[in-house]
Amino acid sequence: TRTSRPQRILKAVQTKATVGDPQSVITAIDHFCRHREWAMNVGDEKGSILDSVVNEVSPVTVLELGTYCGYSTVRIARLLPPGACVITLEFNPDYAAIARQVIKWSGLEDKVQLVEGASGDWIPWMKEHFGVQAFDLVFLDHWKERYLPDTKLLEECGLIQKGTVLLADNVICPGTPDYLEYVRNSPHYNSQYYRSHLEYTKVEDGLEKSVFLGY
Ligand SMILES: C[S@@+](CC[C@H](N)C(=O)[O-])C[C@H]1O[C@@H](n2cnc3c(N)ncnc32)[C@H](O)[C@@H]1O
Ligand SMILES: O=C(c1ccccc1)c1ccc(O)c(O)c1[N+](=O)[O-]
Ligand SMILES: [Mg+2]
Repeated sequence: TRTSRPQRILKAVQTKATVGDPQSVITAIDHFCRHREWAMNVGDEKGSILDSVVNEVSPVTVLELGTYCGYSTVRIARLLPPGACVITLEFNPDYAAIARQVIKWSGLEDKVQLVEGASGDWIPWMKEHFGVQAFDLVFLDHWKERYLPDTKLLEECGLIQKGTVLLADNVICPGTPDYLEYVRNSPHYNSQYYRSHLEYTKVEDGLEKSVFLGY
């Protein structure tokens, strides 16, 4: 039977990237998705913005919502200092299995906790299960209608504290209107839009960075 797109992405990594070299993994996936098959990784253009926010925040604890093949997980983890880690949630078991292998190929497994499950089920357990006090950075990149409910859930669980940075992908395309309205109108967030393009295309898209100001 036909392979899946994630399986073809993993094959591109295993044939084109060097074990232990995260940049070569990123380059291999971007080349495949630009020249062979589009896929919903954050991509190189928005990925550079993600990089700059990670470097600016220099987070100790990162939460990523939506792993897919692990492309953005590798982008984030490669910038983390020793002792820092990214917890990434993925509820599709096939995608999670591919992501584990991509993350392993990049040599970053010590900086990544991939949790197979739904954000709504796992966020309430973050403190108890992972000993997380609050997240320094949250990268929202899962189904778009979950951005707002999961942000409210993170607030309710005390996982967003003064200074926590939320970085949301796709606020224009496919779009997250209710989330955008919330963070831009809330007195508790300072929000700014980074204009870019939908991964591997000329279509407008962008990232919204929202800093929690405290209660
Ligand atoms: C756009 S892809 C993630 C891309 C990845 N962040 C990257 O840039 O390489 C979205 C992923 O979120 C997953 N997902 C969607 N809703 C979710 C939820 N509520 N909990 C966990 N994973 C979810 C989907 O299965 C899919 O793999
Ligand atoms: O929703 C889609 C989508 C919709 C239709 C077809 C393919 C993908 C999408 C597109 C670009 C993204 O960066 C992204 O994160 C997603 N997503 O699924 O979360
Ligand atoms: Mg996205």
